[in-house]
Amino acid sequence: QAAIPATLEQAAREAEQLRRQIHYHNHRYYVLDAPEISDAEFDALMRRLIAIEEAYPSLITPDSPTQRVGGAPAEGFDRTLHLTPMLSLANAFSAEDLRAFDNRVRSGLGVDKAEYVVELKIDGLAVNLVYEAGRLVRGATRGDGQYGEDVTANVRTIRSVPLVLPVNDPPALLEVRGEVYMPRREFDRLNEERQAAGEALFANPRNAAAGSLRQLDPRVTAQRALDIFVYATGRREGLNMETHAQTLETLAALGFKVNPHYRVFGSIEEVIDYCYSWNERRVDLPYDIDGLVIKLNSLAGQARLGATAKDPRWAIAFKFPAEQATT
Ligand SMILES: NC(=O)c1cc2c(N)ncc(C(N)=O)c2s1
Repeated sequence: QAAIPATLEQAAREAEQLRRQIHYHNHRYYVLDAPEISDAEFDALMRRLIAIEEAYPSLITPDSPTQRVGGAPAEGFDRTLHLTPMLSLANAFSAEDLRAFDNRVRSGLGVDKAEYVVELKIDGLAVNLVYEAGRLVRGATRGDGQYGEDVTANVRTIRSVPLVLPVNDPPALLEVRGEVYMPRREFDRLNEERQAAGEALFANPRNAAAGSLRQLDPRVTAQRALDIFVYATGRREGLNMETHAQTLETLAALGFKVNPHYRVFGSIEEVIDYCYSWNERRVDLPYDIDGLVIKLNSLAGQARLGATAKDPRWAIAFKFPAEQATT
């Protein structure tokens, strides 16, 4: 165990180097599921940074990886204004509904063919993340779409949420939307724990994720293995995409966790087949989905169609038939 640096400058330099390494390896492990170093080596980096921060507390920053364990409990949640509103989605329940959506989109654009991106609809709760110069500065729940609850301290404990984007030239400002969810295995483990402690059980992973994220004590949130899939941008500076598929690729390249099951299709019939295929396939997923989200791929087309008071005209959610009530 090397000696702690003798001066603040040396300590600051080593802390910065360690943070960069830890953010990189955190991304490899929690976002890509492809670690390059062993857990022991990762823990050694973290222990060294903790030792330096203990010796030089002035070096501790909110986005230091050591802060993943959560800080002091909050009295309540501040209200925060999203940089751009978070819209909701209209629902489709059948192939006919999807064909009607496609007809509205193509007539609205005056085209006879439209390309769609289809993504899994993660059954968790939506969050809004704001990054300034590649650093996470805010995490909020959706709230009413305009204002949400500031849950930044809790979001920082989610290992797959980058505290600092692991890229050299991050955008100056980036607002990102995603779904925080609890993997089913963690849900089962948590409910076993609560059962043993005589506490009320969570009804489903979605409620467990919501309860874990809207915790006043971030140290409790840190003990829940929450995860995230990121799926859209809001306000963004310094990024130019033409399609939603490019947006997803850009978000992955910036260090975010993007669900791998998205597909681009050139016809609504292929969209319909893909949606129905997932009603059976979803049991094999380690997390819950309650449908799929279909979006017009062209961002220019999205802008031309715009949104109603609450829903985009260029997207729709396909919902699986509700679970047949188990008799
Ligand atoms: N309410 C919404 O706008 C959305 C909700 C969700 C969700 N729960 N999961 C995935 C996506 C996605 N991939 O776009 C969306 S979009």
